[in-house]
Amino acid sequence: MADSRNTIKKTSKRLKGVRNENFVAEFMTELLSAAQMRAIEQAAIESGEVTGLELMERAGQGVVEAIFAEWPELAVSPAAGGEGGVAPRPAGPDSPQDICEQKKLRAVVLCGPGNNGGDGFVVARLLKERGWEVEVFLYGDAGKLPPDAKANYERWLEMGEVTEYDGEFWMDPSIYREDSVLVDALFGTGLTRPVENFNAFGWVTQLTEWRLSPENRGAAYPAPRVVSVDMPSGVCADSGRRLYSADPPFDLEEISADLTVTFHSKKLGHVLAVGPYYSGKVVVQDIGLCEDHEWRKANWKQIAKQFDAPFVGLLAKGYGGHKYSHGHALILSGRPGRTGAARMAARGALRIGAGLVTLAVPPAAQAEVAAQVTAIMLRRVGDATALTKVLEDARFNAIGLGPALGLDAGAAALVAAALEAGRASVLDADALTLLAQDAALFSKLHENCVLTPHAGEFRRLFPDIAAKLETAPVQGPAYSKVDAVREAAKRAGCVVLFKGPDTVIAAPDGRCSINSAQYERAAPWLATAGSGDVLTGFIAGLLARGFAPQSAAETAAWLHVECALEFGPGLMAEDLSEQLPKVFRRLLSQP
Ligand SMILES: NC(=O)C1=CN([C@@H]2O[C@H](COP(=O)(O)OP(=O)(O)OC[C@H]3O[C@@H](n4cnc5c(N)ncnc54)[C@H](OP(=O)(O)O)[C@@H]3O)[C@@H](O)[C@H]2O)[C@@H](O)CC1
Ligand SMILES: [K+]
Repeated sequence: MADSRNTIKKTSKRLKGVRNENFVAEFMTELLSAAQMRAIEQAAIESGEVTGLELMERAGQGVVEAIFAEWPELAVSPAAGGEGGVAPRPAGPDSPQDICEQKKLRAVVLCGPGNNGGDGFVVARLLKERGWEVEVFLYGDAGKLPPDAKANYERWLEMGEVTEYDGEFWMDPSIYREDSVLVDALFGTGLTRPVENFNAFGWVTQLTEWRLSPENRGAAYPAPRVVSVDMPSGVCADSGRRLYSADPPFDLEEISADLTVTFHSKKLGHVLAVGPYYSGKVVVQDIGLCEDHEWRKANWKQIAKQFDAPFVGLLAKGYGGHKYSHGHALILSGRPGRTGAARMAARGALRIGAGLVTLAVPPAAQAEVAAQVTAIMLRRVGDATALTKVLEDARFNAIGLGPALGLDAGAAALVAAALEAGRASVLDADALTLLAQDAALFSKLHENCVLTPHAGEFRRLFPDIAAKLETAPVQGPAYSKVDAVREAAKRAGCVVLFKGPDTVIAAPDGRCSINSAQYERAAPWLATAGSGDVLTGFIAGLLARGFAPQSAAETAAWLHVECALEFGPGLMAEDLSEQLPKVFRRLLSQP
């Protein structure tokens, strides 16, 4: 399970003091696009503080250090006279070459035609200096390598050979020895089009077959270990989507790395779409790029963030407050037999700290709901007029509606009445379908709303945007979920939270964050009936507590995953809210 304590320490160090106007951006890490990364790199080079060649050297060093950190049994110090930057180990009886020979350490480095390939040549040299047996393949024309990559290609030629990458190297059985490492330095942030040549990835099929073969299944580690430099080749750094050839000659198997080593910051492609699947595990290495404050000031709304943890001070309730100082959420219930969703949402709103929560129930459902709730209050709300009347009480400062609300005209009128009241509102499920069906209703959305669609609801609400996201991309940077949600939020004029393992939350002004339930936060058991209703309640509760819409959505989505991780497999939606006390206790006891 994620160790929030570590996350908080790490990220608070990273972005300490950075606050957005909602006072909740403390614990976020940046996710850069390829263009943003290039801009940061360019600014550093132009300022004269570093050269491209130095950055490439640090990148290669970063990869080697990450390999050794991941698999300490592979770590060896540089040979005498070597120039590697990894701290030498204490001198022992064996030379690095002897150790490597005993261990049979071997790397196959696949270098591409750009600077990603340049990093690969650095990795090859540093490993060779440590006594590894290293074989290097170049995909592309050495004469066309960019200058820094060319320089490292030439340095490598002083110590080893480069074989033209013909895609056949994988037929050599020695690659599949234990303790061999395959370094994928084919393409990084510069991948702009699908890789058309089958040979570029044909080896992956072989690799996968080898790993799955009966004699290797039981191996302690499926050799060779695959390490991708910056991005798993073939995955778009901006979208996490595979760039597919329009007419692929074969069904290509996919590279899936065991370890991806990236530089300075994660890229969007590491957390979006299928990026996590291909990346394996992502390690970010610092390559000494300094902050360019002017650039950041001009671009902060364009930089998407990974939401790592909420600002704990915001979650704590201050002393001396009473229930009304923590807001009053109104959750709209469906008709008899369909009240469970709203009840779960209401419980979520109360657990997350709303001072009061009232369920607005159709009169016919009152007995059913009353029999099931205690701390939650009830109000009879038969129709839109009754809802408008209830909302004359300004103490109802947040509304949650949509789960099992129904799709009839009465439900549409309730949505209209809720929107006309102008309160902070979260709209989910049936409310989203109603919005998708009725442009006039959609136009009532206002800046205090949060929409929480899953993929199907997003498609109904924003069909043209969804189509762009669903069409197989043929060039990079591919249209991403971040692009899609930003566009949707702008159109709706409110915050949109698009659910998934890569939940993206965007505001109309472009601010965007990603709540990733992947890697060490993977919680597949969260995909269970009713979990969306609980999220609606969490958001409604935080809106009631006065969180701004974007902050409410980000914090709720993060806590939702924390609750799922806290409970573990076997989770039912009802269990989610019940984990909040434990999660809060853990967070609030942070030093
Ligand atoms: N930014 C930084 O701070 C640092 C960056 N560093 C490293 O640089 C990497 C970025 O380098 P990069 O820009 O040269 O791009 P890269 O990923 O090597 O690919 C471009 C080449 O591939 C080609 N090409 C593209 N698609 C293709 C296809 N489908 N099939 C065939 N060819 C294709 C493309 O050809 P072109 O489109 O120009 O014709 C071009 O030749 C980055 O990921 C990181 O590893 C570090 O060294 C240090 C700090
Ligand atoms: K790569």
